[in-house]
Amino acid sequence: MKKIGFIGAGNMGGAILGGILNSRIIDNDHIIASAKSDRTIEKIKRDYNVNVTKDSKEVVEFSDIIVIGVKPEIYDEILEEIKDLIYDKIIITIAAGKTIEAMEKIIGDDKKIVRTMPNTPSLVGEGMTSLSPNKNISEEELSFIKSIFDSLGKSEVLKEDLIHAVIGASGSSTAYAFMFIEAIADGAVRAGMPRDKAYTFAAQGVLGAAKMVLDTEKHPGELKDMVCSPGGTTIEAVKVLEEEKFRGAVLKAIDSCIKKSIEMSK
Ligand SMILES: NC(=O)C1=CN([C@@H]2O[C@H](COP(=O)(O)OP(=O)(O)OC[C@H]3O[C@@H](n4cnc5c(N)ncnc54)[C@H](O)[C@@H]3O)[C@@H](O)[C@H]2O)C=CC1
Ligand SMILES: O=C(O)[C@@H]1CCC=N1
Repeated sequence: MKKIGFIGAGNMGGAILGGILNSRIIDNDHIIASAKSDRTIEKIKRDYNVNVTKDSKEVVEFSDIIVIGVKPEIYDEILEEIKDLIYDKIIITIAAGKTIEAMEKIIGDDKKIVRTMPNTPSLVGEGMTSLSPNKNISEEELSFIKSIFDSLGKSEVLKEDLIHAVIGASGSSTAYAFMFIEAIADGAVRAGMPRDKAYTFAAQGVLGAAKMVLDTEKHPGELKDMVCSPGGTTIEAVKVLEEEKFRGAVLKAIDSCIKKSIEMSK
């Protein structure tokens, strides 16, 4: 069994780590995670019961595959620290704005890198991840890395320059989906539904809609039309959303998200 290490296991690294444990593709003994503070180390140990260390170098020495799960601002510092220990181990990057080219400049263009853009639903087996390998990753290595991310949901191998669109479509979009669910639930609470039930109804409604798109492969517009009875309730809500430029607002938001991703990559 391959060993996997996490340098930083916060919101996203932790979701991948937790997803791997839930799917049982790699067991606790074969996983190590690092953090900076004792408090985070204790939290990782408590939540995941994996090996822990405060030393990034120990993560690299222990592992065949290393996920760098820190914020983009400290990526370069971590890469400098570990570059002499990487040899032919596989580096998985999950950061916005950190290109393969920029990483190769620090660790060397002979190293194996897979740039990914995951999302937090990886924790519950419904993640969506893009994978872009550098030239040193073999077909076999890529298919192994893909099998890890497939066990956390779905994954697709894509050209690296599509990563900005991926951030807009799935990396960041969970945040907008959570806002949507929260707003629907607020509406139900206004109509008298208890808060906990409102989240269940709103979230299951959105989950069901997403599953309809994926399973039926029907156009989302057609699925929307199937809900709108003539002269009924839904079309009234649709009218208000169109008046309030709901779809335009979402498009504008995703444009900003993508713009920021491009800026961060310069
Ligand atoms: N949060 C999300 O939904 C997504 C995040 N990402 C990417 O994931 C990366 C991490 O983001 P988050 O998980 O949201 O941040 P986070 O702040 O939740 O996690 C970062 C973790 O790194 C740890 N850390 C900081 N310095 C360290 C060091 N020197 N050694 C070891 N650990 C250290 C922190 O204690 C923290 O636990 C970013 O590069 C981000 O672009 C990518 C896709 C989605
Ligand atoms: O907000 C961010 O920058 C990260 C990247 C994708 C999701 N979270």
